[in-house]
Amino acid sequence: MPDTASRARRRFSPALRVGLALGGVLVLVAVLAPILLTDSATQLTGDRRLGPSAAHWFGTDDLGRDILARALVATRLTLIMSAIATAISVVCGVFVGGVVWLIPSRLRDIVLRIIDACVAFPALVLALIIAAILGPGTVSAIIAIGVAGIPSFARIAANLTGGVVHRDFVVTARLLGVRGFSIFSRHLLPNISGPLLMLTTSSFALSLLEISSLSFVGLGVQSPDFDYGRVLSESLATIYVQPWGAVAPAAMLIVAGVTAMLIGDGIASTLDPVRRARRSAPRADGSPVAPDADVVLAVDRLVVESPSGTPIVRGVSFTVRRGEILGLVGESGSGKSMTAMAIAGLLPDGVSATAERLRLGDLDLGGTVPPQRLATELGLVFQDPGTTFNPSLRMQGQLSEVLKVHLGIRGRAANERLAAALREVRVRDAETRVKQYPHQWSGGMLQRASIASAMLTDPKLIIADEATTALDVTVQAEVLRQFKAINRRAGTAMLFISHDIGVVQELCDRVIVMRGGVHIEEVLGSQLKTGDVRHPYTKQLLASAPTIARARTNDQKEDRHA
Ligand SMILES: Nc1ncnc2c1ncn2[C@@H]1O[C@H](COP(=O)(O)OP(=O)(O)OP(=O)(O)O)[C@@H](O)[C@H]1O
Repeated sequence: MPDTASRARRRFSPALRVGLALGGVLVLVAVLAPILLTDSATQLTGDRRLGPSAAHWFGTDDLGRDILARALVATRLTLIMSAIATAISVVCGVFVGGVVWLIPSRLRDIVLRIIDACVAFPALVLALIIAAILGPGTVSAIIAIGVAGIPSFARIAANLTGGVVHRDFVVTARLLGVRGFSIFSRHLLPNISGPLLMLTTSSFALSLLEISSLSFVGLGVQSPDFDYGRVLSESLATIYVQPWGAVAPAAMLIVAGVTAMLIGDGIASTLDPVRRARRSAPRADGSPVAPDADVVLAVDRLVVESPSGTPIVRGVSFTVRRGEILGLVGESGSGKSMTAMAIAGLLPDGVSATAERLRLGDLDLGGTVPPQRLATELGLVFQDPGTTFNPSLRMQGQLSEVLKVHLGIRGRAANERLAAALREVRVRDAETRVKQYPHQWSGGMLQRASIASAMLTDPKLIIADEATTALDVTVQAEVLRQFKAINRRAGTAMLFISHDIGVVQELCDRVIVMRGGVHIEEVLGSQLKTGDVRHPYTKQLLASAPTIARARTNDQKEDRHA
């Protein structure tokens, strides 16, 4: 069994271990130096401008004070000032950069342009101006450096947030009715925390330098207090006759900066959940049956337009009945996903939809839709199970979110219901597995968990958008079986979107073929299997998709030739 030390060695990179060791030493110096060395650092003596010796390793300054003792004692104030300034930049910057994604897109563009303009202004110059306005002093130096760092942090946080805000798990959370600051704190912030943490420590290193610079030019810490910058500036007057006087504060500055960078790099790689070790997961299978009933989804003349007014979906109409699986098939870009997103009310910014009728049961999806009803009556399963879940949250928390938010079911009751739903899609050891993170589940398990999650509220309709595309063939077959099993057992209506006509013909009762945003042909799944289709495009799609039956026929032909 590996011992604790070797486990820690594997978890922490060498850079992080060195950084933490140096950081520990710096903290120790910050705590002990003011207690032990204040006298030799501050008391005026007659031993002025002494060179390096055993008693004074870096000599003494103009007033007979030990230079090394001053540099060491200055560590506490320098670190405290840098930490507070960094906290101001990070908290305010991340808040602005994250919240900007929660406001309407037009306002967001304006705010982002303002941030860009601020970033273009050099931070140190901005800090000098603020410090000059506030007057020299410790507090004004902290405020100046903290405020000057906000724009660049806001920009970085906005960019990082922009990278995850459209990910499937955020879209799912929105669909589940999670709104406003909860989306930011629960779904966005944890997924940008790795890079942010690393940037926080680089920002700490930068604050350290900038605060020292302000003190160096006389706008920061004032006598009798002293930080690295002030000790450095005191050595300036005698730099030609006593160059070693600058070495101690400069070395402390460099060590503190490098320590911050090493810790930042190490923490970012250690905390990134996606980089953690992956484990494989067990598999399962299910079985099919057949259904029938009333219209659950009615779509009449749905038109979806891009922000420039170009039609993406051009008057598509269809219905899905209770217990029915309707397939939407077509080549990439034919408008399948946009049709689904229009139904779910999740169209991208600027893309608009109109329809003569868009109803989910008695719910008018074209009007004002109560988020709770949409969240509980419509389930969504996306293409890539790896992006459907928030990588920084355990499966249990995110899977049971809809139970908590919309059905008020929490704690043990929620966990039991979740475990039952997972067992239904054949996730083994569900109670133990839900305590794991998404990266510890296989792609097939994650997709079955998506299905279980979509089924938790007993929805009227499930939309599966390319739900098996990212899976390998064996897992794909399992997931298709789960869809069919749920459809048979619960009678849930399904809209199954795929570009793979082979998959669609295996699963769907009825299939609509789309091309260029237009509804081209509607056929039964059984007709697709026998090749009984009329439209040349559907024939083309069929010809380009090798089915299992066709593959067998070809094999037999080849055998006969041989
Ligand atoms: N945000 C957007 N703004 C404008 N046009 C878009 C946007 N998103 C997609 N489109 C366009 O809409 C068209 C249909 O896209 P859609 O995603 O619905 O296709 P699809 O049939 O689902 O294909 P795929 O299987 O590749 O996703 C494409 O031509 C695409 O370029």
